[in-house]
Amino acid sequence: MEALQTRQLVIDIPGRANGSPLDLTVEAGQTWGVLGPNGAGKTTLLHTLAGLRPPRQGEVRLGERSLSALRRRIVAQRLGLVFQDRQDGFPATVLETALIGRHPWLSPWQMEGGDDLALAEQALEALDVAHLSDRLVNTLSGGERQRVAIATILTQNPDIWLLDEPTNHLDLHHQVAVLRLLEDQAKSGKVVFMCLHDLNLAARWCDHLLLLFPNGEACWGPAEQMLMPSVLERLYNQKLITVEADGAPVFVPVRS
Ligand SMILES: Nc1ncnc2c1ncn2[C@@H]1O[C@H](COP(=O)(O)OP(=O)(O)OP(=O)(O)O)[C@@H](O)[C@H]1O
Repeated sequence: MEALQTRQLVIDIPGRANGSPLDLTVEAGQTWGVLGPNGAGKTTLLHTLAGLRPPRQGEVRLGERSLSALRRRIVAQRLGLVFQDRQDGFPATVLETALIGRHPWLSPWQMEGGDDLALAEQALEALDVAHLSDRLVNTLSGGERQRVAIATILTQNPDIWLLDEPTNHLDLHHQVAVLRLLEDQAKSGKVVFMCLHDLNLAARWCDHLLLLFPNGEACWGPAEQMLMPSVLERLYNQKLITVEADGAPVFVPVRS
């Protein structure tokens, strides 16, 4: 099933040429990683896919429909976004924050019910932040906040997960725990589409990759076809050594 599609999509980065229009077909059950250097447009792409920024050209489609033709509430039910940076200025607790994930599913003045509460509590448990339920989010550490943000999307339970650097701020154990959770989501038929700075995590956990170059050029496809050392060196402007460990390629930057 084609869950997410882009047709001749050009993201709108001021002053940049159109580059390669994106014709992506992302199917249910797939895990995509978006790789590229700083400023390549990864965040802009995720925001465009979420309908938060208009594209310069082309369209995003959710299933059979154009994203721009769908009501915001329907989009919010089908698609969840974990932002790279969050302003948690609003004094909400961890549990209240997770419950925001239920809002797309409630009518305007409807309060969350027992089922919503149970979903939020399960999500906080899954992200190992249940013990922080009553804490204000603006008192949490960076990694704890990141896990609460992911728990909020788990509570939302969309078909399409868009994540901007989901492993940011996370220690090694929690990086793997989050990637396993995303793997389980994909196995259950969801789409996982995430920007990653860690090439090795992408090589290990993604089945498809999109490489975004700073000039707007792009290529995409099955991960094993995209993980070509010469292309990755050009992408990051960095010489790499490739080794294999635990069944996956590992890319190490050359020191000198
Ligand atoms: N409102 C804006 N006005 C001008 N330029 C912008 C605007 N928003 C983004 N840009 C530029 O668009 C480019 C892409 O930004 P974006 O945040 O999408 O990159 P990124 O690949 O996510 O980078 P990073 O790896 O650093 O997070 C950057 O050069 C950024 O400076």
